Amino acid sequence: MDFEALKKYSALHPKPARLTLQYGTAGFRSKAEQLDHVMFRMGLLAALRSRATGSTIGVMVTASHNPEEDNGVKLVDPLGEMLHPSWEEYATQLANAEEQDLQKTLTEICQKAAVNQQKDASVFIGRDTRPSSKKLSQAVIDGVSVLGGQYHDYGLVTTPQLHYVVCCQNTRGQYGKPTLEGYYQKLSKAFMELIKKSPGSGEGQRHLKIDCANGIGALKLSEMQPYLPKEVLVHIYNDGTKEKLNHLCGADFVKVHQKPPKGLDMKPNERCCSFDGDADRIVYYYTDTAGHFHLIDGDKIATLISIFLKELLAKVGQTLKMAVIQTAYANGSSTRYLEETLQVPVHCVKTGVKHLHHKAQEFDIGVYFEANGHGTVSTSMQCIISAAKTYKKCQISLRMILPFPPCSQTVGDAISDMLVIEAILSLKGLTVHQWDAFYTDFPNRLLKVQVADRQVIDTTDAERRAVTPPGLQEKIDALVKKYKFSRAFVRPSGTEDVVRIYAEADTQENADALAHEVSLAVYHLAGGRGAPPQPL
Ligand SMILES: CC(=O)N[C@H]1[C@@H](OP(=O)(O)O)O[C@H](CO)[C@@H](O)[C@@H]1O
Ligand SMILES: [Mg+2]
Repeated sequence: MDFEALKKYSALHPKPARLTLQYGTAGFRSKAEQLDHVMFRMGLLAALRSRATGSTIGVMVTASHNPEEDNGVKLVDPLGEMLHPSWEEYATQLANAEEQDLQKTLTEICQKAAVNQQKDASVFIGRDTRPSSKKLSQAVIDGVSVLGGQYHDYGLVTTPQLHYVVCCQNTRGQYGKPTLEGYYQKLSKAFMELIKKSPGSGEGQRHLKIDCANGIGALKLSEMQPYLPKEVLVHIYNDGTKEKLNHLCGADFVKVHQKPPKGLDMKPNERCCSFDGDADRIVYYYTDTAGHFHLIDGDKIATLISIFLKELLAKVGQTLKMAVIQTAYANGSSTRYLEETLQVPVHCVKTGVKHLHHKAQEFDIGVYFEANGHGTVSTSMQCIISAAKTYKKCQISLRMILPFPPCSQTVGDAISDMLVIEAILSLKGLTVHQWDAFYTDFPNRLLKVQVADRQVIDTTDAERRAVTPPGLQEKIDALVKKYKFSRAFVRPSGTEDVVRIYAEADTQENADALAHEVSLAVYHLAGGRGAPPQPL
């Protein structure tokens, strides 16, 4: 390691005094102006991780659905998965080391993680469309370069595209070509093979309106359009030419507010969807003839895919083990429908796609989605082999509906999920209304409360019960008892400085009231900041 060069370059990316940040649920997230040093240091860390694994590592500069002024960074491991948890800790240490301790911290990480300094390092870099992203990705490049690593800057890409190219590179092309063209070809081919068997829904052409959150999804989807068959016509809205990223639009806005995004004109019963700011989440929705808005979230997407896969498995006489993985935020009605009506086993894990992915890998087919629309289907090698064998019999290979076999099924991808959903709806001849009618969501409410230190809340049972502070869970239990068909839980967010509150009940009024009462309990028992939460 050239410590002189390190010192010189690090001085160009100084760490603001007293600032500490945490590698959270999805990497580092903060105001963009606080992140230059973090980016430089994540460039350093990616070079070390590359040497430790002997593989190319990805660095994505994005803050996803968060405001345009924010930014963030996440590292991508060799097979396109999220960074290994043991290295999340190194990431936090490195990001928070004071200038004079940087060299020592790097040396310690090299020792602990047995990094061979002589090895080559290779890093792929991508970024979203935020105004701050270009400069921040340059800081990543500085970090990689100062440790003698090679880099390839893919420039503007969606998060899943960066995962894709990293996986392609490390599997020596087995997974696909490590280019955007390779990505478009792979996805469109999988889609076309799948819909070949579609009876057609009578529409001739399938129209889909897509709100791209004024983000990278718009750019990449329009690049992909020439690769898509004429049967599917995507109409891009919120393409970023006029309005601000994620402002009153995008998958997170639609899910949280349960209303349509700005900038998308919806006609009754038209199928519409929203991507988030880095195009790894998707939710669908429509308005009915009476003008009511209907959200089709990650839970219903998981249900649609599960039905399709279950029928497919039955048709070809396969007994592969399939399960759906959810978090505590999954609507109780979806869990009940999956378990009782579809008879598919459901598992609940902690928030964050990495937890869902990990659990999904225990099954031949693991369908995993967060309620907010982040997810995909992971398939075991066994499943892929079986699919290849039964291909002739069912004429639809399981492989085709899973555009990311066998390795980078590690991350949700709005574009590939959209293609899978469109294909299934077409194959089953389902309208958006029929899909929505699978089950009715229990009324629910998601709130946030500011507290002095959100870490005072510790949870257990896949975050469904609070262990600390004392008395909080007892209070929540008592409040839940007041309402019918109710449930509530609280947990500290891993991406924002807030505590999240979730409640379900028999009516929207009761879900709102319960969420409010629980938020007051958090405010009083967990050190609430500012004014007490007001009723909705
Ligand atoms: C309730 C909710 O939607 N939480 C989101 C949010 O995490 P929090 O830890 O709740 O801030 O951001 C994560 C990263 O995008 C996503 O994985 C997760 O589902
Ligand atoms: Mg995202």
